[in-house]
Amino acid sequence: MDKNITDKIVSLAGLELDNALCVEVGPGPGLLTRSILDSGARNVVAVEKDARFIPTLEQLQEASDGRFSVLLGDMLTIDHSQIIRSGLEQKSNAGGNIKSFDNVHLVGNLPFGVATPMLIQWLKLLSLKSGIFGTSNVSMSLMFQKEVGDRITAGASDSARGRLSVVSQSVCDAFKIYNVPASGFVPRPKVDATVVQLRPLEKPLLKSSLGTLEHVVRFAFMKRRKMLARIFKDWDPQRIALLEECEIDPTLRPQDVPTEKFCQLAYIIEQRDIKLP
Ligand SMILES: C[S@@+](CC[C@H](N)C(=O)[O-])C[C@H]1O[C@@H](n2cnc3c(N)ncnc32)[C@H](O)[C@@H]1O
Repeated sequence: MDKNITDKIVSLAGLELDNALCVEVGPGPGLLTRSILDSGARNVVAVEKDARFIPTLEQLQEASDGRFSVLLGDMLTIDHSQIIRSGLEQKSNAGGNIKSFDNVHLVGNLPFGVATPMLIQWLKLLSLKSGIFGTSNVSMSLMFQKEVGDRITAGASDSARGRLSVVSQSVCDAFKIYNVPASGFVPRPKVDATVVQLRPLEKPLLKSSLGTLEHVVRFAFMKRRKMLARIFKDWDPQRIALLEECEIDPTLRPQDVPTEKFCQLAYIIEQRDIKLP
């Protein structure tokens, strides 16, 4: 990517830099990292899985005035306390005046195949306020394949609405901040990309575990063109009562159901330990 593009991404991400930790996931050769550092961020920690990029990133670390450190690791399995510790031990934090971070910004341009499972894991951690998501103010600015970005941000009745929309919006406000055409990358990929920002809802809609909500939406969206009445009848005609209980119109199709209603349904299903097919 061109530095103009990575600068734009960082500026549109609106990172609040006071008492903040920026976590970059998958920095690769460090282009986006440079833009984050140029924006004035004082505590940047990157997690990179591929050891081949580490020497370049270490050079960046040396030139960063103690504002940047890189960890070799897989973001799916790394212990988040290691990331927070690296941020707190940063030289820019000399004197230890920052004991914990008020703002955590997660920024990443991951390979498209990895980005979605990673997002699901982060949403789970966020719902539990665990790891780097234990901080009061968190934002995630993440690059996705455009179609995936459309799904994450789609509201009820939007044609792109799906499982990822409901699961993301049960805990976050999700919106696109920047579209990057395929021509913005070298080598040029086959698809366009979009940067989505997710910020935790002040009052999450999620009432069950995120895992239960995931099961419920997977079940509902398996027959996305059918009415809910049909989907539930095929499962067990008695289960249609669940829709009435949640005041969900049974003539709706899954994509028309607001996130809040799916959350209510998941809550009842979890509370009563109802097994979905
Ligand atoms: C598309 S490249 C990113 C390029 C870079 N952000 C830039 O602006 O030039 C994706 C990077 O994510 C890294 N990556 C993939 N899976 C990862 C994971 N699970 N944890 C950490 N890094 C990962 C890859 O090694 C690769 O360097």
